[in-house]
Formats: sequence, C-alpha cells, structure tokens
Amino acid sequence: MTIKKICCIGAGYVGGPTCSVIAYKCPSIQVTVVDISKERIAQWNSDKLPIFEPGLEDIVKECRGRNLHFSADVDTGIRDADLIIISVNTPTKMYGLGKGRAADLKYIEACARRIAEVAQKSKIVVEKSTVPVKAAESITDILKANVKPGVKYQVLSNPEFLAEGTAIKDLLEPDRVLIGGEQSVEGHEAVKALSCVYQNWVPKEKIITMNTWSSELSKLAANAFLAQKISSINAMSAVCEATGADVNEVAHAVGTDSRIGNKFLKASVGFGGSCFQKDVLNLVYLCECLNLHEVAVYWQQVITINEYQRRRFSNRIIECLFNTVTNKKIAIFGFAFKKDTGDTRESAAIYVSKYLMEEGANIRIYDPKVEKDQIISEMTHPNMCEDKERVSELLTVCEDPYVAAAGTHALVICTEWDEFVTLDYKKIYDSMLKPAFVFDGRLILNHQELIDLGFHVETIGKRLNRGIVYRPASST
Ligand SMILES: NC(=O)C1=CN([C@@H]2O[C@H](COP(=O)(O)OP(=O)(O)OC[C@H]3O[C@@H](n4cnc5c(N)ncnc54)[C@H](O)[C@@H]3O)[C@@H](O)[C@H]2O)C=CC1
Ligand SMILES: O=C(O)[C@H]1O[C@H](OP(=O)(O)OP(=O)(O)OC[C@H]2O[C@@H](n3ccc(=O)[nH]c3=O)[C@H](O)[C@@H]2O)[C@H](O)[C@@H](O)[C@@H]1O
Repeated sequence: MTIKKICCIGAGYVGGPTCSVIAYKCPSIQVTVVDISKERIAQWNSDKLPIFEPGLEDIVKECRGRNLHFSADVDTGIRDADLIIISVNTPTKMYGLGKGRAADLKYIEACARRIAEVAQKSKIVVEKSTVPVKAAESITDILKANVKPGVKYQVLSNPEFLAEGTAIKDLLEPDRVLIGGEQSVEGHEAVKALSCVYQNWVPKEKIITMNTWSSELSKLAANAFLAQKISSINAMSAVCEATGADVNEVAHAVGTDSRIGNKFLKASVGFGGSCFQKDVLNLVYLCECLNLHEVAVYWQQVITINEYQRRRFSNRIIECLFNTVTNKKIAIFGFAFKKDTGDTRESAAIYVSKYLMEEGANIRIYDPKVEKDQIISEMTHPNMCEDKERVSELLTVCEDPYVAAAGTHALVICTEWDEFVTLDYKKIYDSMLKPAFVFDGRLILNHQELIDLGFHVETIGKRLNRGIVYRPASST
C-alpha cells in the first residue's frame, strides 16, 4: 500500500512539527493537520505560528499550501486520508479513577470514534500520542465495533521522541523511529507502508519495528529512563551541597563512562515539560494496576526527587534571604520549562514562583519567549493558586531583564536561556538592593565573575558561599 494522503489529528507541539517535516521530506504526499481548535488552526495558517521551535517557520513557509495544509474540518481530513496520525494530548487524569497518575485517554477515544463514524474506506491509524500499554487495543476495539462494510483498519504504534526546542533537528535526524504493529500479514503490510513514508529521509536501519505493546511501553520506558537520569544527578546535587563536592565534576566523571553516557546529567532546579512527570506517573499507575508494587514505588521516586529538588531550591532562597521573603522583590529569569521553547507546561519556574509567593514575595518574571498572558494563566491556574487576587498583587511580568532585576533583593535563574549568560551583570548589580543575591538554578552563569562583582551567589550542587560581601555600587 502506498500512502498518498496523511491526516494528522492534533495540531500541537508534536502534530504540527512532525507533519511539517513529513510534508517537507515527502513532496508526493498530501499532509493535512486538523484540530478541533479553530484558533490553533488559524495560527498555523498565519505568519505567527502557535509554537516557537527553531527551524519550524522556514519549513512551514515552504510547504504550506503545497502539500501541507492546516484545517479545522476534522471530518474531511479523516475521510480523505489513507493514513491517520493521532497526535492529541494525553494529560494526566485530574478526576476519578487513577486521578493524578493515569493518562486521560478521552481525546484518543474521541478520535477513534470520529474515525469510525466518518471513514468510508480502509485506513491505517497511527497512535503517535504517548499512551499506556494496550491503548492501541482500545482504539482497535472502538474501530472494529463501529466498522462499516468494506472498511478495514490497522492500528500502529509510532511514538514520538522529539524534544521541544530541538524538534526539527530531532525529526530530521532521529536516533530511531519506532513502529509497532499487529503480528499478522495485514499488520506487517501496514508497518511497511508507514516505514516507507519515513524512508524518504530516515535510513532504514534506524527504523525499528516490533510488536505494538513493546512499542507503547518503549516510549514510557524511554521517558522514565531520561527523567530518572535527571533525578539521579539532582539527588547527587544535594549530596554535593552537603559535602563540598561539585555536581558538575561528579557528572563529568560519571558521564565519561560510556556505559552511562554524558547526556542528561545536568543538575537543575528540576525537570519540567508536559511529558516527563505525566509519563512517569502513567508508568507508575500501570505498574500499580499490574500489581507490581515495588516497580511502581521505584519509578514514583523519580517524581518525588523532582518535587524535592524544586522545594529544596526554593527553601534555600528563603533561608539565604535571612529566612524571610515577605515583601521582598525577587526577579525570576526564565519561565519556559527549558530554553528555546515558549512552552511553560510543568515548568520548574511555576513552582519556585508559587512557593516564594506563598511566603509573600513580590515576583518579577522575565522570559524572552513566554507571553505575559501565558505566565498569568499558569500562575492563576486553579491547581496552582487559591487566591487569584493575591497573585495579581504579587506578580509582575517584565519585558526586559534589566527592568525585572532593578530594585530587587535577588535574582533567580530558572531557565537556561543563552541570553542570560551574556547580560551585563555589573549593570544589574548596581540596580539591585544590597546585599544582592543570585540563585542560579541552571548552573549557567560565571559564578566567580558574579562574586567578584559583589553578588552573593548560590547554585545547585556546589557550595559557593563565601559569606555575604556587601559592596556599594560605586566600589565595583
Ligand atoms: N510535547 C512534546 O514534546 C511531546 C509530546 N508527546 C506526546 O504527543 C501527544 C501530543 O502532545 P502535544 O502535541 O504536546 O499536545 P498539545 O496539547 O500541544 O496538542 C494536542 C492538540 O490536539 C487537539 N485535540 C484534542 N482532541 C482532539 C480531537 N478529538 N480532535 C481534533 N483535535 C483534538 C487539541 O486541540 C490540541 O491542539 C501527547 O500524548 C504527548 O505525550 C510525545 C513526544 C514529545
Ligand atoms: O515525550 C516527550 O514529551 C519528550 O520528553 C522529553 O523532551 P522535552 O520534555 O521536550 O525536553 P527535554 O530536553 O527532555 O527536557 C525536559 C526537562 O528536563 C530538564 N533537563 C534536561 C536534561 C538535563 O540534563 N537536565 C535537566 O534538568 C530540562 O531543562 C527540561 O525542564 C524527551 O527528551 C523527548 O525525547 C520526549 O519525546
């Protein structure tokens, strides 16, 4: 079977970039990305794309209108396609059975029901969203229970491994593409058809095929291993601070062992993003449902350490600021969950800001890519705050880092944006209240330079405390 038309349901961080790259690399395939959100589709069709991702705009501009289309007409997209990619959100369930841990599959189910309702010819349905093991079976059950005469479905698992901020590079040069399918002749044919799409730019040896359940579990396992690596180094950072060891040196020593590898060993204020926490919790819930208590407890600890790290860092800020931040002004540099993205989902900055505001601090947030409305919506989300008015009293969003820092007691780095490294810290120091504190939650700044300027510097996994040196602005 040759794929000529692809429809992707879900024009989000995954659906948008993934299908843009498919359209870019496969000019003979017509790719339509559909979404129930008319607003999101309008943004994809505009000059200001709904997501910031280096390299994305150029690809969209080249392909849009040629073989890449964004449409709010979900039914037509489904009806015309040979292959449908489901790329809708699978957030953690916030109610009912499995609340706070299980993945909410209601959007996936809605897609399956819509496909069954409108499809008039056979289709390959590709599960790209991250799901618990056996979700493909549920999709198959829904499709088969509502099948029309002459229509056949094959459901494949094809999880996505892109990381935000590097999505286009990850999609153009993936470490691997994973395709799981039914172990039958029809299943193998469907796997082959999807594999042929990828072979337009991905070397064949990088396309790994396996059974559906292995593929679904591999995605959860990959994210759990990555998150576990960060929690491991963050746990070590606490030991470093208590002993005088330096977490960067420890990470370097550990990471040069090729069996361990040097990636994902950067200690931080804690991992954020829409997926690590959600997917590890999803795995924990799966293990609990399978009666694998010890395994569930093991993976839960990855989340516990992450929460501990965010709390530990925030507590250190309070302790250093003479055990009270009430009415103090604190600048937060960076609100995105990592650099090169405007995404703020589960960002550590949200938690640090929340903890400090709970203590009565005035928070001044600056992020080069996150809009004011987005920051306010995160900080006033019902899960985050009980008193919206209090938040608006204590929170200021600034469009300039120097304005954000001026007149504050402390500066807190929450995101590793490159521009934070090259700011004029002399100018910042001069504009701050003294003693002026810097809390580097990303280990990106030149600490010695800051200390020489007169700052009191605190960071993760390293003791820099030389006592508080007060230097009036004029003497530096
Ligand atoms: N964000 C990331 O970096 C990665 C995400 N994933 C997984 O990919 C999936 C999608 O994630 P994101 O793209 O970040 O989500 P997102 O929230 O950015 O986008 C999902 C889109 O699906 C749309 N949608 C929901 N139900 C729909 C329906 N019934 N019909 C049409 N459209 C519908 C929503 O309106 C939304 O625009 C999730 O399962 C996630 O775990 C996997 C790898 C990376
Ligand atoms: O399933 C997903 O959604 C994706 O989740 C992550 O991608 P992403 O969350 O976009 O970004 P990462 O680069 O993994 O960073 C996640 C968080 O960990 C933090 N991090 C990362 C690496 C590190 O060494 N230390 C560290 O604190 C980052 O700052 C960020 O807050 C995975 O890297 C992707 O492979 C996966 O596809």
